[in-house]
Amino acid sequence: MSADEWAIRAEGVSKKFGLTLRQSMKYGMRDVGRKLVGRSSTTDVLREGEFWAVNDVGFELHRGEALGIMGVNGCGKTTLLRILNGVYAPDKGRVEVRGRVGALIAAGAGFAPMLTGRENVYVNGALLGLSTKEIDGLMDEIIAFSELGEFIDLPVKNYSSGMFVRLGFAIAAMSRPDILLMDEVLAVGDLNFQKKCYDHILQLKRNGTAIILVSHAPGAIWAVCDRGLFLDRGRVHVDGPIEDVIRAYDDQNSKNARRSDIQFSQAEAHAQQAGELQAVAGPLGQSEKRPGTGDVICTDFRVLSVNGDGQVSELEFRQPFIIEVDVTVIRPVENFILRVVLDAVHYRSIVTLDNYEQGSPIPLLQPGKYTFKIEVSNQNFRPGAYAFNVSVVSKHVGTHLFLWWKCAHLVVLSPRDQFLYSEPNAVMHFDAEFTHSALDGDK
Ligand SMILES: Nc1ncnc2c1ncn2[C@@H]1O[C@H](COP(=O)(O)OP(=O)(O)OP(=O)(O)O)[C@@H](O)[C@H]1O
Repeated sequence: MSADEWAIRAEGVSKKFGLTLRQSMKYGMRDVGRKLVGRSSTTDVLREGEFWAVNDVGFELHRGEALGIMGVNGCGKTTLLRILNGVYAPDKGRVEVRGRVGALIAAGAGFAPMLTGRENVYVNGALLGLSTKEIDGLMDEIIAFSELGEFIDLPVKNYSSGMFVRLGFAIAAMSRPDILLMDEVLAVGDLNFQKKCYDHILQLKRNGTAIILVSHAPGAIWAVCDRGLFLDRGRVHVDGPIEDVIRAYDDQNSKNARRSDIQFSQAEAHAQQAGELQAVAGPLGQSEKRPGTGDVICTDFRVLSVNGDGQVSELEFRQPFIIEVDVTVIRPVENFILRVVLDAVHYRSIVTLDNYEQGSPIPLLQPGKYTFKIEVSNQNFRPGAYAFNVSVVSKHVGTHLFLWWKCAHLVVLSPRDQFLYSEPNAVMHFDAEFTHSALDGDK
């Protein structure tokens, strides 16, 4: 198979489910009956109480490409992966694959609980199409990657969810599949293991494996995938560069959050009436406030010069600056963290500044109005355009309490012609000493 050939192709793929188990079973038995007497199938139309979980999805993925699939809960991501993996037959459309498909869709799925990890490697390997000899050859590598040690000879019914993922990923990835399908499951593993897995996924991609990754984590999707699909109620709404897909996902999430968070809207309306909320737009994207839990809002964000000249939107190379953020706390927040993140033109999150990381924890912040001041003395950005995002998080809450996307923009000016010939995509400047010496015999 050459690099420009497709590895997996889906065309008009659709899958429907019944809203209730009873109805699904009734329709299922009726379909079998129709088939037995040679009558046409009714799989391509919706009957009462059915809905399309995946609706007319099509794409083509080549070797060495990675496709990210994003969408809010229940939009059909896992169902689509299961169709691609052959677990479900589509009701409409078709899927074609070239080569071996490795899949990690649900932690623990596909393992026989009474068998040991080692025995399950043989069973899973055989399902992947590997011979016993091939599995023998891979066994040490799989055990080493999974870091299960002597637990490999324990029945898997005693495994934790993290151990399932370790073994599942090790089998799927070490078998060097032509196509690797991955659902959110990696998030179960600890951070070191996740990092190791992502390194390995990128290695597989470089070696020509086509990857499909489903995740709610923009960072993971962005790190691995070049393009993606954004699904909404089973349909493809965005098919394009991964940045567009992440943005569509972010937008949908914030719309949903806005719908469900009346308290935030009230707090925001109050702040707007009081003239406290400002919006800034510029070349690095539109400013947008994303509601979180409604406990906190950031009402203003300023970038200031250190010599009292007020707000700045341009800085000289190396010029220090001050950030001020006005924050209104509506309900008490434990372990309050104010986080400012800087993006550059082609990059997200190149620098993060948060009070917890900088050694200034805030165990409890009571309702009230606050101004946070952050003095940055050693900025070393290369000339270019940058954008700020500000968020409030709490150590014990798994989502942001408030997020203000692109709350300010900044241009770092170029000093003379020093940067004229340099790499335009680079962001940071390090001070470094360059020396050179002639090799023996050379002048
Ligand atoms: N076996 C099934 N029988 C009936 N309905 C199902 C079945 N599997 C999934 N569904 C429904 O199909 C829709 C899509 O589910 P799916 O698991 O594919 O979503 P998802 O995008 O992977 O969600 P999440 O982000 O929560 O994992 C949901 O409404 C779900 O309830």
